[in-house]
Amino acid sequence: MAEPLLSATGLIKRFGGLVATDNVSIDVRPGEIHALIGPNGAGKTTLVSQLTGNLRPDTGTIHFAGRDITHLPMHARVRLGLARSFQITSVLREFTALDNVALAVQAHAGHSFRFLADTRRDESLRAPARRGLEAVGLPARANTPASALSHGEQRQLEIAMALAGDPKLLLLDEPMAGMGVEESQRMIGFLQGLKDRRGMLLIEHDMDAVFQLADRITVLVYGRAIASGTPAEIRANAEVRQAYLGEGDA
Ligand SMILES: Nc1ncnc2c1ncn2[C@@H]1O[C@H](COP(=O)(O)OP(=O)(O)OP(=O)(O)O)[C@@H](O)[C@H]1O
Repeated sequence: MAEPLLSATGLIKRFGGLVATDNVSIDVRPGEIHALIGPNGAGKTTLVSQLTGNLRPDTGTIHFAGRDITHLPMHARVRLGLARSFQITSVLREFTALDNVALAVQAHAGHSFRFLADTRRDESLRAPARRGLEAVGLPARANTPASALSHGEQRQLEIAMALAGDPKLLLLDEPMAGMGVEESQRMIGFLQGLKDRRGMLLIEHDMDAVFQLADRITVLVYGRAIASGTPAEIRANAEVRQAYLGEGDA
């Protein structure tokens, strides 16, 4: 089995008296989708924020691509190949889909200033941007302003922007939120297409999507990882069914 790309061990994060992350260990292997599920307030966002460097754990260690990144700032983690969709980049609504991804490519290439003029003529920015749009199924919308994209297409665009730096690991925070059934199915197809090449940690409330996509699932309840395993193992886990999935949902 492949060595984990990301490996967090014994993470604890307290907010006053609340233990939001209660001794959680989790890992993501290359080429796998590991889903993190749990009810509202279970601590999913708090955990992911520690992985990205938005929050410092009180205790515990995080290794990524063979390095201890526990004390590295967010931008250094991004540079190592740890990307979070929806938060490291922001869509400029009046610019086209291609311009947005080209700007993200430019930012990842380490330019301290971002010039739209460059992204419009520099083929070294536009070629990877086109590939990003293709990877998420948006090539036909390259010249459409971001503001004219449907909700689902905007989320696809955000993922294309997160892919701009060719990350080894992508943290996806509810990519299916607000999508209809058809859009969700399309997104599931794109994510399946991306996973051969990189690891993904997926936070998602849509259980159909989670059970279709995930290779492994970890269930958080009150900050604790109560179970971790394959979708079949999670479905069959009595504690999970009782604490979270409920009869009929799993
Ligand atoms: N900065 C903070 N200060 C104090 N408490 C916080 C802070 N951030 C989160 N919490 C608390 O930590 C707990 C976990 O919150 P978190 O947002 O991580 O859960 P979640 O599983 O992501 O929830 P949701 O599914 O609703 O997004 C909650 O009780 C929340 O109120």
